[in-house]
Amino acid sequence: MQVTVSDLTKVYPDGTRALSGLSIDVSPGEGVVILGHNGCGKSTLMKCLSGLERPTSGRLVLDGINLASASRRELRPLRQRIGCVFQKFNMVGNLSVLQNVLFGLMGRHGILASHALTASRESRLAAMQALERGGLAHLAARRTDTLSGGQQQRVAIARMLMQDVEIVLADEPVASLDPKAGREVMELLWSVVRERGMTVLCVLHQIELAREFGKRLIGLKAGTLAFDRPTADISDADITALYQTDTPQEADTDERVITAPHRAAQA
Ligand SMILES: Nc1ncnc2c1ncn2[C@@H]1O[C@H](COP(=O)(O)OP(=O)(O)OP(=O)(O)O)[C@@H](O)[C@H]1O
Repeated sequence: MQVTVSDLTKVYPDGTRALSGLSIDVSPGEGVVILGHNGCGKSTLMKCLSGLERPTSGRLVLDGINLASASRRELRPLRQRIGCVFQKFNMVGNLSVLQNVLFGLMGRHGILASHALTASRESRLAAMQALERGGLAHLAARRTDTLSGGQQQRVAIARMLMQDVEIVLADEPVASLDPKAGREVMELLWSVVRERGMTVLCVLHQIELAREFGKRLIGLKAGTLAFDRPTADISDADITALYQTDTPQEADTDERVITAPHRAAQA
């Protein structure tokens, strides 16, 4: 799915300017990683793309439909083609892993098709296959809140596979995971989106993972574009500059940014 963001500005009702004249193009099947200090507008961009926030001005075009001016009737089918993976896994903790994966069918097929008691045999089989893809089939019957964070995020990816989406918006998908679990989740996420030719925009605070998985890096700074280039063309100095801000409560104290050049810049 083609994504075109043109001159996007988002000002929240309290006057906070989160994005200012941002323009980005992402081609179908491309995987980009978005970086930037706390509060630079990454989540706001993701929320605008997923339709959770309306832009104040500018255009946000997904597959030819401008989200900023689309009617509800146009937005509904478009949203079904968008998958989201968040830092918080958004699981129903007291239900089984299989049930949570089946919930991925809800948007397109409704409540009956997505409930474990009434879902078709094909749907249950597809859910098991999605779990198998994440190495979790053996945990299908477990209560979801008994899983580790890494396992829950892999369930979220399996649920997204059931949604059969064309674009994935991942907002800090590994932020709450340890380095090993985080890498495993990124490997799973990136391999499933590659296999299916999905477009992916992924916000990360882990520079090493960003460099490893993103072929192209987009750096945001105070709601504007700091850089947008192939990963190989982004230097450590570019990264250090990205996280230098005039407001020490933001990036300069951000423990989540894990990068050697950044630590060196802080020293
Ligand atoms: N609902 C809201 N109302 C008012 N201001 C908001 C709202 N949501 C976000 N903001 C502000 O908009 C700016 C951008 O926030 P956003 O969450 O997009 O940043 P971010 O880059 O995702 O940060 P982080 O890395 O900490 O998640 C911040 O100043 C934030 O306080």
